[in-house]
Amino acid sequence: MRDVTLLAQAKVNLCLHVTGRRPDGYHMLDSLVVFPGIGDRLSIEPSSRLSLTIGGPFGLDLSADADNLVLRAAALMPGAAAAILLEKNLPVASGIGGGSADAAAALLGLHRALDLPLPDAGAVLALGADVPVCLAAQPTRMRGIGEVLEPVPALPPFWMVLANPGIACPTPLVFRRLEKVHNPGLGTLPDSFPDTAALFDWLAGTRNDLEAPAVALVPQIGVALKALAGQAGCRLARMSGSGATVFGLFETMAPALAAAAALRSAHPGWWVAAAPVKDEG
Ligand SMILES: C[C@@](CO)(OP(=O)(O)O)[C@H](O)COP(=O)(O)OP(=O)(O)OC[C@H]1O[C@@H](n2ccc(N)nc2=O)[C@H](O)[C@@H]1O
Ligand SMILES: Nc1ncnc2c1ncn2[C@@H]1O[C@H](COP(=O)(O)OP(=O)(O)O)[C@@H](O)[C@H]1O
Repeated sequence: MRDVTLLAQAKVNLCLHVTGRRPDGYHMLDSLVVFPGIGDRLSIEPSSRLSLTIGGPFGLDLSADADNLVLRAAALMPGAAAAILLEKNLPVASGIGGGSADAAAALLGLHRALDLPLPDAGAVLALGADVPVCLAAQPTRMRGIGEVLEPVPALPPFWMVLANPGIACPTPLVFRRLEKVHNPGLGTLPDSFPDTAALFDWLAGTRNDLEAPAVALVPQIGVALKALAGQAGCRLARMSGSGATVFGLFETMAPALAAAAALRSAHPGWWVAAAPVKDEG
């Protein structure tokens, strides 16, 4: 038994193509997912019983009840007796999978702290479609509704600026507003991305099919996209997941930090973060 601390990294869909719909209504996706170096922090201390305490800048947006994904994840591991502290740094329900990342970090942390076995793949997916990819926490091509995970060619390191205008953009409404559900997938990925220019060029030919319906629902997302795209050094601006968080891609740290500072001063109400994306695979 040991104390364990983990970073539950944000999940960012660099591209997200909606390729169809299952009979149960869920949409099929084809997405390249990455994990910037920013996230919630989970501290897990073996104890006589299971408990959850939440703090951090977005801690008040969540309650530590049985619905919390950390406790739902722990409930899949019989014997999980630990005091869990969640520092909630990521905005809730914002298209960057904070809850899914927390669930994945809880599973891994309890496994490491208490030597408990991880639940099976079906139970992990039932926590949320993004939980399997968050368990992998490295650049991955995600298909199906999130259950089909494939490795991708090594990605060159780059920087990302995340911006969230602070307006909820409910996932079911975004999917419902999609005009076309049978769109082309990502096709065959290149054999390699020799540098950031090659990666950004390839990404420029991809899309997030949820972006247009989300912007129609929450026009502030369009404002955030424009603000990011206008920053010096921003090579691509796009929405992650079903929104409302948008991201900008930068080759290096300095312009990313400058863009984040400029966005913060122009939009004091927004959540803005800059972080590196490194392929640890
Ligand atoms: C869109 C994605 C892309 O990574 O990210 P987020 O925006 O959540 O970060 C995920 O697929 C989100 O999956 P998940 O987190 O399980 O979605 P939920 O919020 O539980 O889904 C709410 C509702 O959205 C619709 N939904 C969701 C996922 C999907 N592939 N097809 C759907 O049609 C369904 O109506 C579902 O009941
Ligand atoms: N630990 C948690 N962190 C974030 N959201 C949580 C958590 N536990 C439960 N939830 C619920 O899960 C839903 C999805 O949260 P989240 O993963 O942050 O969304 P998204 O994937 O859109 O970024 C929210 O409605 C939230 O109330």
